[in-house]
Amino acid sequence: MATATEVTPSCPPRPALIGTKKGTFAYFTIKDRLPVIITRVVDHVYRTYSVLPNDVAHADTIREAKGIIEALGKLRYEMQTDKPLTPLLQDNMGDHLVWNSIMETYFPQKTWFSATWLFSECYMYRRIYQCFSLTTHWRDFDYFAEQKKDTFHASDRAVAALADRTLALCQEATMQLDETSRHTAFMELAQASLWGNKTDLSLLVNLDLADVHSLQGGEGGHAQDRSSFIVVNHLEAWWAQVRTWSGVRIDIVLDNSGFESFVDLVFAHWLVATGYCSKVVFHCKAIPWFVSDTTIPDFHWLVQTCRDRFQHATHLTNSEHLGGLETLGDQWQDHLMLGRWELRADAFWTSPYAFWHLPRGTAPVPVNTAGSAANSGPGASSHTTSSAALFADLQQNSAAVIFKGDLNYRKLLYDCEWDLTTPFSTALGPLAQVGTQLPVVSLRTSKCDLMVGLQPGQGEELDKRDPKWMVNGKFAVIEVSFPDKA
Ligand SMILES: O=P(O)(O)OC[C@@]1(O)O[C@H](CO)[C@@H](O)[C@@H]1O
Repeated sequence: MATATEVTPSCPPRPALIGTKKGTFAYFTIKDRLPVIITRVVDHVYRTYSVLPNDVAHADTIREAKGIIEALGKLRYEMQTDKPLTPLLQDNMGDHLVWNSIMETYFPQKTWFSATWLFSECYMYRRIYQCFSLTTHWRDFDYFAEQKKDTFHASDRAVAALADRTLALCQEATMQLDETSRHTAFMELAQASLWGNKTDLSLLVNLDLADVHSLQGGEGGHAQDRSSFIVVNHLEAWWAQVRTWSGVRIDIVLDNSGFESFVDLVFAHWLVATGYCSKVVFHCKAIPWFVSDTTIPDFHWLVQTCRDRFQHATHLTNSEHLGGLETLGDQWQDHLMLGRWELRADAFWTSPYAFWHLPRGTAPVPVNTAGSAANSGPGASSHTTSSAALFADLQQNSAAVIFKGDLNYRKLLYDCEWDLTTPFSTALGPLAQVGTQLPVVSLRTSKCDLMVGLQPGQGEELDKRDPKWMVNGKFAVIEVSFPDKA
């Protein structure tokens, strides 16, 4: 095993998950899933520009759209024929030198399949962004927005039911100080936030409405008791921390937009209503990322859609159910306006670095100046300029950093072949070591061949129970690592 100081993007602490290993989820992803994702972006650009009037006013927009489609076609070809990775061009993100220096230093001559899976996959999303960011008319176009919005609209029933439930739980929490009820509510909402991670558009490329409803646990929207599917469950250890909190700040590193971020907001709302937290910082993505990841505009859109009672909803039959949703949306807007909720989009989250690099200060990531217009609005603050500054802020000010989803889990654990029984704190590396510790919570449904924290023999039992348990998103972990109290 590499020691902490030797760990680099091409040399993680265990052998890297990599596209050259046939039969792995990494191989399947690069070979089959990623080309489909690029094709869908092409399709979306084509549908968007082909309805524009063919006149002088739109000539440039149409010309640029054709250029984007050509660039995306080239990108897909390079990936499918396993060509070497090529340097990024300078665009409005200002981070091309960071990417290029990682490529030159750690992945010289490497191809799509032979670089680490983490690097190749992040690089693909950064390259897609570049196809748009180098244009004038398409630089702020979110090519995944349509999919994100459609899926949230398809969740309207579950969302409406959950909004009413949340208001009831918050009322209970403020009316009575009974810790048992708070404990029960905490368990329910933390698990809702966990299972929200099932709605991942990069996996569900052919999702239809029925799929969305069944993923979200059916019509009612109440979390089913799926606890036997939580294969590592540190929820009680986390509650032991939460029950001692009073007016703390927490951070949520968001994952998917739409239903998942809705349930995250619900959970955050309850933590504020109970007084455990006085501030929640939501970390969004600075650019469209892994299809469904939440950007700051996505966050605002979601809050507004709740306030508008799903104006365009088509599946709801009884509009009375939407009063609770509107109330909740209005309260969320207040949280943003009053600074109880803050939105940030540090470029570190869309860098190729695993989170072992967060405290090291080795990953300076410039401010995304051009993206800042889109990343504004109530509650949105400026971005930090380096991973070290981001880390220092989290370490000094946050009582818990909640990492949502599979990609964050991969980055926490450096995306490598840990033994299933490795303790979570070992696999966190510096983030669980004295001096560089963070209070980490990971809520993740399992969608790739990576997991730690199991008991001896548990992996074998799970193999018998469901051979695809690691990658099909049906199983989950809630893992925490809190610094020891002095
Ligand atoms: O982070 P999320 O949204 O939970 O999942 C991201 C994901 O879909 O992308 C990766 C493969 O493309 C996998 O790690 C995972 O399946």
